[in-house]
Amino acid sequence: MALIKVEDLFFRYPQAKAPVLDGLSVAFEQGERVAILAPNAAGKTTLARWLAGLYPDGGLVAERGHVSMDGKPWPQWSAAERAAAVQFVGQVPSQQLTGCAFTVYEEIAFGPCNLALPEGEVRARVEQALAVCNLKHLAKRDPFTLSGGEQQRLSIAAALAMQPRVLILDEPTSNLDPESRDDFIAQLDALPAGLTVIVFEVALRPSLGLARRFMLLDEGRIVVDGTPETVLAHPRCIETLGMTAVARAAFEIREAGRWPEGLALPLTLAVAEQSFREAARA
Ligand SMILES: Nc1ncnc2c1ncn2[C@@H]1O[C@H](COP(=O)(O)OP(=O)(O)OP(=O)(O)O)[C@@H](O)[C@H]1O
Repeated sequence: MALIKVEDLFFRYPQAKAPVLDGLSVAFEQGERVAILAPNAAGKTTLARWLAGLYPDGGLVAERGHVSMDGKPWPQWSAAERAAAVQFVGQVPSQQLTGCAFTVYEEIAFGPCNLALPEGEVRARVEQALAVCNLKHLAKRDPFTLSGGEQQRLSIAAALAMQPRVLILDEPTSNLDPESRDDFIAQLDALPAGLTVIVFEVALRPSLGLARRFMLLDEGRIVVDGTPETVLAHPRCIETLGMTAVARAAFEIREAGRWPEGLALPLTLAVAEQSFREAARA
């Protein structure tokens, strides 16, 4: 049985003419690392919230279809059960802060304390989350004095301290400069092996180091589900997503009619070099 399953989900915001999700179906297994790519306003946050069980909510209901975890539709889960199973980290880190913690340490402890866990267990979870997210040196700082990137790491640490089975990250690298972004992604690689991570991004590059399965969300559906190369090969990718510099160069060479037929667009310099060598031999 799939861990999270979306079945024929058709959703439009009240008063909106067009649906954001137009009969979308997809399934995720335990331990998968998935990147869902789409341009701005394509519905990433909306789908992320459905996956995390934050929708349906009030008037925000699907016209058709549903999302289930362990075969049980989200409305059948209590808020506490859901919070222990799935954690969602949104793209504006300051909005994730509880507002009632004086320190980074307390901010991370907030969720586990709400689960009424024993003090020692809370402490162990906080220490582990501080270490994974490289926040030990900031443990005594006021969360509101952190930079955007540090707050993003804090939001993820707070989510991890809940020890969820699924972590959903909505554009987690949007506040990071390129160097911090690479460090941050390298840290995500150290997340617990069994944890399912679903990351939503606008560009392909930030998720290359994290995901093993890549999807393109377009016009309310998943139109590609596979490797980064299959995403690159999709015609909509060129229009909608940023590419790595190497892929962009190869794409332009291909547009000029000089890229060897049948050769995949390369994602990295190493693959590009190999492609050129093969092309020269042919
Ligand atoms: N609460 C809401 N009420 C009405 N429309 C909404 C609401 N939230 C989002 N939308 C609209 O739904 C569409 C998809 O928005 P969503 O935030 O899911 O896209 P996104 O891919 O995450 O965008 P971005 O990359 O810019 O954050 C947009 O047109 C947006 O204006």
